[in-house]
Amino acid sequence: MSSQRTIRRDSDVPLSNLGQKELLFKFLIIGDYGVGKTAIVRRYTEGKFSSNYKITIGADFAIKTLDWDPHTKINLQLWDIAGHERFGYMTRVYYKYALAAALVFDISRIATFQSVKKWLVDLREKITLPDGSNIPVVLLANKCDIEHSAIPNEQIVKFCKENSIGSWYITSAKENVNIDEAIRYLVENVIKTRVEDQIRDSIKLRDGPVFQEKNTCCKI
Ligand SMILES: Nc1nc2c(ncn2[C@@H]2O[C@H](COP(=O)(O)OP(=O)(O)OP(=O)(O)O)[C@@H](O)[C@H]2O)c(=O)[nH]1
Repeated sequence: MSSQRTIRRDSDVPLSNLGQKELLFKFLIIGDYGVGKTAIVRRYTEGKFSSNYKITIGADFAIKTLDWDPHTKINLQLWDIAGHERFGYMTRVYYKYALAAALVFDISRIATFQSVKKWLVDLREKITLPDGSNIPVVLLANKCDIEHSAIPNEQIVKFCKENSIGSWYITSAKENVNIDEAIRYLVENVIKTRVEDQIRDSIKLRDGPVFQEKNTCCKI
């Protein structure tokens, strides 16, 4: 009896040791130039902030590994996409295989909020999940440490509602406000979608060729 308990099918054997599965998630960080995308990625992955501004050329990425639960390790790739429109034509290449996106604007510059729609349309045009649905998006109103907010909260709430954006956060890369929470929101959404897909697949399998299987069995 005890030997039976140790028998496992190949597909049950985890790729990494100690029963942990390892996942790779690619997230995009998009929005106008100077809104703080690089600062957000740096804050999240390195815990640091610098007030120097260096324009991003093309794209850059950083990785953070999350021990999500005792069975799951997530290698999170954050792609910091250049905000300056002169790099616009390149973005499609960088969007490939992304599972979620954080759309950032600078709460003290209204023009960057007005651009959010353009970024969202561009994103949704360029990338959809295999089932045709949109990838999860979170909206970040960054630089909340600056006293002056140019955009009333109600306007942001309305925009999210009208454009099916799941959630938004007031953030500061400088003071480390809500950065972890926003990324966590995206990870949870991606995991939820994966689980839903798996359930759907398993239902499809169960609905599948049961009759045929029986026939095959009888032929043997
Ligand atoms: N006060 C304040 N300044 C910030 C914050 N986040 C970023 N900054 C500053 O804003 C400037 C632009 O930040 P970046 O992170 O380089 O902006 P970006 O969106 O990556 O810009 P591009 O690379 O041109 O697309 C820098 O001087 C940052 O130090 C913040 O939360 N608060």
